[in-house]
Amino acid sequence: MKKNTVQKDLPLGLYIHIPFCRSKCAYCDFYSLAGAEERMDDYCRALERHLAEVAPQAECHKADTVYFGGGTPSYLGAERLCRLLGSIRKLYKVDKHAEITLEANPDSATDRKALKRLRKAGFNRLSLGVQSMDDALLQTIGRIHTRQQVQEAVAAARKAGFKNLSLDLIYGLPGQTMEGWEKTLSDAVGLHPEHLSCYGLKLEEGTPLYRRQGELTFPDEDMQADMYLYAVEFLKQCGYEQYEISNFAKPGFASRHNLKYWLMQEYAGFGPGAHSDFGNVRYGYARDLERYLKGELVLQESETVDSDEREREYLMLRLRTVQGVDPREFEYRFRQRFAPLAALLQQCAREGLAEQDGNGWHLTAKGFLVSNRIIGLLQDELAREKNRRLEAAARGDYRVV
Ligand SMILES: C[S@@+](CC[C@H](N)C(=O)[O-])C[C@H]1O[C@@H](n2cnc3c(N)ncnc32)[C@H](O)[C@@H]1O
Ligand SMILES: C[S@@+](CC[C@H](N)C(=O)[O-])C[C@H]1O[C@@H](n2cnc3c(N)ncnc32)[C@H](O)[C@@H]1O
Ligand code: SF4
Repeated sequence: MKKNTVQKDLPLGLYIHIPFCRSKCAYCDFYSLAGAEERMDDYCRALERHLAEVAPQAECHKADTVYFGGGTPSYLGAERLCRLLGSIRKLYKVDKHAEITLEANPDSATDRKALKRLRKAGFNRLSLGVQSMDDALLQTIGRIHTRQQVQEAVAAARKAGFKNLSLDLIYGLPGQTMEGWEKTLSDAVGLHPEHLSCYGLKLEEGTPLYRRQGELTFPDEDMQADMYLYAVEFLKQCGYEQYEISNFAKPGFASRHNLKYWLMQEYAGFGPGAHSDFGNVRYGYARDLERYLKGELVLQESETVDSDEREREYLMLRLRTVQGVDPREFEYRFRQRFAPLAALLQQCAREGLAEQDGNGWHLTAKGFLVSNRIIGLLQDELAREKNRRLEAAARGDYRVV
């Protein structure tokens, strides 16, 4: 019998963007609209159409992660969310052990019955945007929930059966002190989440916080670095493994969906503002809800990714993870010498910024603080190495190639 050569059940991540929020936070530049609740039903219909349109391209794939992000997915309500997940299951092969994440704001995740329904429908990971456990600070950054609502949401999620809970925190907030950050971290750990993300505040152009930065005092760069290093050490002592610059998890709870982004695995995004890396094409949809509702899938960007770009990205993404870069994998994947990069990494190691172990090279916590600079240097070296190879080939000297 002839062997079937078509590869089947390639893993795929599905990302569903929900562009609604009850109100916009002062620091946030993610695509979402406040006060557009009346568009929610139309939006779910548009999403279902879009999901159906892409499904035939995913025939050879099995979705092993599904991620509802936003915006505020929980704001959509359990009924719409369960229906959407049901449609996804009908249209895509969703693995029975798939990680299915729902992002939620504490103020729209305290209803135990609704959470139970979501859990029953198959959502098995809840990612709560907490940001801070200090009520005054929450108010300054425009959050509409309190510390108490965070505690209620966590208790409700546990009662509803969620065994994989993640909390997002931000450090470097206006007026935040080191003690304040330490307190937020210990309060967050006291809620026993399986996963924590700690992001340094990014002042995004166009946000209210960006406009008001002159009136506010922010922790300076040194204090932000100390806050980060404190989190890395404290969370380690509390039994969390760091697996990426900003992400920490109890053993076995690293987010499989987010790992896909860093390990350059395939994912397909749905909704305005959603990004995809699927079928060797990277694309993103325009941040325009109204056109999306009309069924217009406007591409904001689309590029076929060539091998040079993949190589640059591989370095950038892998060095964000604690696993780091495996020289053998790099050389096998890109047919490219790793030695010139290793020389640079050795220099970083002498400054305590990188380390080598049995798996290869990774950055240290101190290195993560300046990761953009290190990655930039490595990418420049990669370009120089490419030029050396081209020049050698032009000379007919194939020993270097
Ligand atoms: C797009 S939000 C969605 C989560 C949910 N809507 C919430 O806010 O609770 C995902 C996370 O990104 C982080 N984030 C958003 N804007 C940020 C910024 N300007 N700087 C640092 N982190 C940011 C927050 O921690 C937030 O929880
Ligand atoms: C900042 S991360 C927070 C992840 C969270 N800490 C966790 O571990 O689950 C999530 C946000 O990134 C954005 N995001 C993730 N994947 C995306 C994709 N494929 N396209 C567009 N935005 C995406 C969404 O705004 C989403 O709310
Ligand atoms: S942080 Fe979350 S709730 Fe706040 S505006 Fe951004 S997406 Fe909406």
